[in-house]
Amino acid sequence: MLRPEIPPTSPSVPAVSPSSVEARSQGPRYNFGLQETPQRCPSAQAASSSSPPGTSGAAGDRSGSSSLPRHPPSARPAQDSYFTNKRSYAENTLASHFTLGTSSSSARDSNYPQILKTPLSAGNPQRPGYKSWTLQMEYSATSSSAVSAHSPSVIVAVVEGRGLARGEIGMASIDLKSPQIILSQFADNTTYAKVITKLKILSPLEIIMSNTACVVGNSTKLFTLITENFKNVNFTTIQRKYFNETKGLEYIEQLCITEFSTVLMEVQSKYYCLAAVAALLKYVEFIQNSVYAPKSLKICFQGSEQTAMIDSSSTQNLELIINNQDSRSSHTLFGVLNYTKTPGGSRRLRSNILEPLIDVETINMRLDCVQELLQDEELFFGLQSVLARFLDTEQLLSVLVQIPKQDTITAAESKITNLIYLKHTLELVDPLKITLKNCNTPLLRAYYGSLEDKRFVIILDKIKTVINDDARYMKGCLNMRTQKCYAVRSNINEFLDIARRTYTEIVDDIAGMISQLAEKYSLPLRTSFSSARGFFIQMTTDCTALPNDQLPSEFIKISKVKNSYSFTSADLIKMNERCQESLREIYHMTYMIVCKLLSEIYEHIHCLHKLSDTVSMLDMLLSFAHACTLSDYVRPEFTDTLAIKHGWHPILEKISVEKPVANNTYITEGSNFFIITGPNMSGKSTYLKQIALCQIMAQIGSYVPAEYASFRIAEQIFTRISTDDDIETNSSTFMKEMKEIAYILHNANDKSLILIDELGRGTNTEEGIGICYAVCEYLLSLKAFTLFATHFLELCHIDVLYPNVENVHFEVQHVKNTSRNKEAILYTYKLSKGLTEEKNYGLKAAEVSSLPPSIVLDAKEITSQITRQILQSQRSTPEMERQRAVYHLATRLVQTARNSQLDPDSLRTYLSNLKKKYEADFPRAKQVSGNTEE
Ligand SMILES: Nc1ncnc2c1ncn2[C@@H]1O[C@H](COP(=O)(O)OP(=O)(O)OP(=O)(O)O)[C@@H](O)[C@H]1O
Repeated sequence: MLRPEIPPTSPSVPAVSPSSVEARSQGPRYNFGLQETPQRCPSAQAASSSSPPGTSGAAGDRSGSSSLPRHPPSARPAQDSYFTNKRSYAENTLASHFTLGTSSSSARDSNYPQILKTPLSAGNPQRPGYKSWTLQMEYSATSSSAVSAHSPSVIVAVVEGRGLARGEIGMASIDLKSPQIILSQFADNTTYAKVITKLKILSPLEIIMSNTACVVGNSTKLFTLITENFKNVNFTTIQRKYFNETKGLEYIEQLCITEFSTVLMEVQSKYYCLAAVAALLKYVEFIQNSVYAPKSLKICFQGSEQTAMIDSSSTQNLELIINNQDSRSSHTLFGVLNYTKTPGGSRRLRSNILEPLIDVETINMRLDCVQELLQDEELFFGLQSVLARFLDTEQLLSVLVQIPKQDTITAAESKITNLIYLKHTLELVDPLKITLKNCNTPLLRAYYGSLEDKRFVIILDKIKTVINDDARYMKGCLNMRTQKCYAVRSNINEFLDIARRTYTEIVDDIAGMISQLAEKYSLPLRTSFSSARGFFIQMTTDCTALPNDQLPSEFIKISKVKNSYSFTSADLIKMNERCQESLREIYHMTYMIVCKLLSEIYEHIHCLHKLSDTVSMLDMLLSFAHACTLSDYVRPEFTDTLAIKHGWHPILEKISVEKPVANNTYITEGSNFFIITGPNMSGKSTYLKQIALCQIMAQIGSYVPAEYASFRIAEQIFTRISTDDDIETNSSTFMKEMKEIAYILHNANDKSLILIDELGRGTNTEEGIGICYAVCEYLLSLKAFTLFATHFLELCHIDVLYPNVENVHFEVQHVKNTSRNKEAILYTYKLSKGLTEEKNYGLKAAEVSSLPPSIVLDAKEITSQITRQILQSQRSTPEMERQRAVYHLATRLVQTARNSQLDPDSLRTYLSNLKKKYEADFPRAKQVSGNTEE
């Protein structure tokens, strides 16, 4: 174990007790909270400041000589948000007219904390199907490329109020790759739609709930819903006592960096999110086996009011992030817009798409930036080349602000790597500044200003006093190993210099030995290296070239892929061991120097939060500009109208060889309900999705695929669009449909954009029409913009009663197929006014499909028989018609009166207008409508 002799620095970091850490190694546990009782709560830990500054609560740490170097009390973390869907730091600052502080860079860290999970043979005794896990944390030297920017790394704690407070939800989440905690607290309805949506957006690795939520046979509805919706996510229950709001507040006071400390005011009376953060941090400390340094976390409260809400099924329907057919396909909105160069940029884009902005001022600031990037080629390419060199700053900062509870060689190696990444990142601040120097738009100027923070120079200068100028991030594990070995300048520690000379000699010896072997056996041997095997020998040759078709017996551990042999020898294994030994010494001594250096720069390090914010935001804006250069997108405007001239579907454009047919849209408050009809395959669903995608693009600050576009800000976007790959049974498809529509009806408001496609297709026609009619009437009472695509043409007549309804349809043409002497349908994908006049288009579509002609013929005959029967049965007496008309008008009257709260006079006028309209459209009702005035 490494024991650097740096004097311990400040303490007061809440920590899990040593006993709890030891307990981890004693074997599996079923339930974190139930089996392991942390002995020292945050407050107790804070109070026991008798331990020397910088130590955590671990026994080893308090025992003098064995203590690790700790971050000083002023230790600050770094990084920007993983799910900062809303405004960036600079955007916020601009909006509130504050002067900007700092910002810049990023670095992809390969040594990030990994949670290794081993499923236990037994499940949680409390809940069937519930998995428990033993958790171990280790710093592994995974290659950065192996770590996807979007691989789940978020842990969320969820807690619900009890008794009268049921439905009040507190949430706290942390991304293990980013030192940021997001808190939220809100009231949810009985479907818990908001919690589910928020969790889907976070895409968690693990969800923590209280053990009281899953008492055998009496689990809460929230618990049941979450476990049903997140079957692939790990669940952990911990004792309710850890959901302690007082501890939560103490954690925030201790860990939140000063620049974000206003969050305390926001959350001090939000007990549930405070309770959630207490449980979350206790748990993270436990699994990570490390504590966060004081004042090291960015903690934000995220109210749901700042962003538009897109529920999870709409996210799926619209293929915002994942393609429904192929989860690896980039045929999604994210794929269309993602030309980002950094992991942070790509994460920011993802979170923005899932939660677009609703603040027009901020959106316009972003659009100004995109416009400038499009107009200034030098700026565009300059920025692109600088950003491409940044690594994952968020991840880097996340590791920098964690204090390992145990010293291991991997922890030491990780710290050295991170210091090299930090230097690499800081060295990019200047080139970024130079690129942004002549920018004009306020947001870009603000980002430029944030890079002028003196702290970047201070940190870099300090690093350079210890670290070699040419130590930098390089690809390849051997390259990085060399960088780490020689990171510290010579003459700082003479023992280190000696150890490095020894290491160099061993490496030279290895190379010399392998060339001797090559000579001895006349084989084309070469020296190779991998982090798992260390140095080994490789050879590419045909086996016939080997003496006796075999490798000499001296070579062992042989593996062969095609003509490439990999092997080693007993001597080489010994030399590798010597090499490792001297490396351990080097890392040990380097680590001590690095820790001392880090303790000197920690007080400045939180300036990197703004740097990563700047980099990720610039990257996303640049990505928007890049997408524009590949297609003719236009800058959107924001008004009270949804008006799109010649708009097209952005994903379809990416997929198809030819550009999709463009269409116009004009939706206003006076005409806010569109019924869209047209034959199968005519383009209805595509059009609906296109509207939603354009709306989302506009609200995140991107240009949109159209010749002109104006949008009304949507606070929520709802879709009910059936997905073709639904493998559920017909009845469950119907239930899914009903659930989705119920969700829309519960949550829609006047500022929603609602897209409904083929509602009621999962049941019979009469019921389908009935359901559609009722849903339309409800939605018509809102000022939401609704697009309703249907095959029920009966529904189109609703425009007679509601002036705000517009009927539009997709045109098709009928062309004679001379070769087969048949009529074929030509899809124009053009939207026109009115309802479709096409009849039996299902049969026509079937005719052009691969259905056997005999089947189609049968289908046609049966259809005409059924139609005849229906017509016969529908023939009714005049009395029946009179009753129907009276009933219909009376219902309408009551509803209108209820909706508009008309006085009796206006009611009479309304009725007489309605009568005229009704008579004109339904002449047969004329003879009876007089009676309704009674
Ligand atoms: N504007 C367009 N330009 C070019 N191709 C289009 C356009 N709109 C739709 N398409 C093509 O037509 C196909 C069918 O479109 P879509 O699924 O939207 O039809 P639909 O009317 O909803 O059909 P159904 O009623 O059977 O569900 C799409 O897969 C797409 O390839």
